[in-house]
Amino acid sequence: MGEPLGVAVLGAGNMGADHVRRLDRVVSGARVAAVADPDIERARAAGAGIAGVRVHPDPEAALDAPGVAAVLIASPGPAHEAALLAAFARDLPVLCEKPMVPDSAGALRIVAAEARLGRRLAQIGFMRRYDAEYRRLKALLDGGSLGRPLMLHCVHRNVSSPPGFTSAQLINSSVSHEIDAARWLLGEELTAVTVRRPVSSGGAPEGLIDPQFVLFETERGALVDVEVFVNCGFGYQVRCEAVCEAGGARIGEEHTLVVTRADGARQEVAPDHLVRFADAYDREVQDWVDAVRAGRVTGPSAWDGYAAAVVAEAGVRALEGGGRVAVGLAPRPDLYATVSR
Ligand SMILES: NC(=O)c1ccc[n+]([C@@H]2O[C@H](COP(=O)([O-])OP(=O)(O)OC[C@H]3O[C@@H](n4cnc5c(N)ncnc54)[C@H](O)[C@@H]3O)[C@@H](O)[C@H]2O)c1
Ligand SMILES: O[C@H]1[C@H](O)[C@@H](O)[C@H](O)[C@@H](O)[C@H]1O
Repeated sequence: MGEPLGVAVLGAGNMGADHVRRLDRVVSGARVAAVADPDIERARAAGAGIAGVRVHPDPEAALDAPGVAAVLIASPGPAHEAALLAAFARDLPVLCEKPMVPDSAGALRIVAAEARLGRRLAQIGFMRRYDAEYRRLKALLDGGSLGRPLMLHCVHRNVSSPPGFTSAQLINSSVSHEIDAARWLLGEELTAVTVRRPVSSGGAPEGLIDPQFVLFETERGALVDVEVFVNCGFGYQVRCEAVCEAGGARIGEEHTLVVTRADGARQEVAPDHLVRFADAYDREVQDWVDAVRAGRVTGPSAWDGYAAAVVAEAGVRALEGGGRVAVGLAPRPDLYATVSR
């Protein structure tokens, strides 16, 4: 079996603490070697009870801790570029939470840095690719029995947005998942974006444009629409319906316990991403650990992270300007497939 993979986790907030727990208790073949967070109490709380773990306020110190052989980045998006470059400089494989780097110029610098290395080190945390329902839908579409996909209708609802969440983040944080899922499901790039705003919900914080309706066009002329509503107040819902030439397929109906009593039936709704995508995160991190231990890096690539950043940026321009905005990607280095599978 060999030594477990020693992982440094950067960022010990909501996602980072959950990944520390997952690496420590769920995933096989890995151990948490270091946790970094400028809020050192969070790092300590996440690492509590883990034998041999080092905690640091400084991410680079965590990368240099004894036994660190790989990095999981779960700090806020603006900190990702520096963390990825620090990992590349140490030749460490990385699993980086989405968005890879929020701005497209920074994302392109990551693609260029990895291309200079000549081999992949980064996997990007688009975990929907590891969700059982999304994988079934992808296999069905790839199998061809439904014919060519013509449209994807997507829904992305959160109970409430975190403090300070902006109208742009509905696109570059929330819809970044649909951007990646659509590219992956359809196997092609998104070429243009239009954003419409229905009347904002009274349940959204003052000034936040929520919900939004986002429409993407693809290279082959398919359309992808997304209702994103991050203060819906009632549950975490992610749905996708593919409409194809010879049929359709839908995922994301609630598959939870249904309790029936004399006064009716009650179906549970997931409260957040950690519940809805728990299995997907487990599979994502296990696949990453297995691949890295076998000397490979697989899954969503830095190019996928870059493409998502460019499309999201076009989406934010479309939100602000009101029109249709074309997506312009830089030339793709040979290291990357168009859309990694
Ligand atoms: N895949 C998903 O579904 C999913 C879900 C939620 C969040 N995320 C992503 O995970 C990342 C973290 O989100 P979160 O919800 O855990 O945020 P959070 O605010 O709960 O936690 C972020 C933590 O990072 C720390 N931090 C700040 N700067 C840092 C740095 N330079 N180095 C290390 N740590 C630093 C903060 O102190 C905080 O504890 C973001 O990129 C976010 O988009 C992904
Ligand atoms: O950062 C989070 C996360 O990516 C969730 O999966 C998504 O549902 C939220 O909208 C987003 O803000």
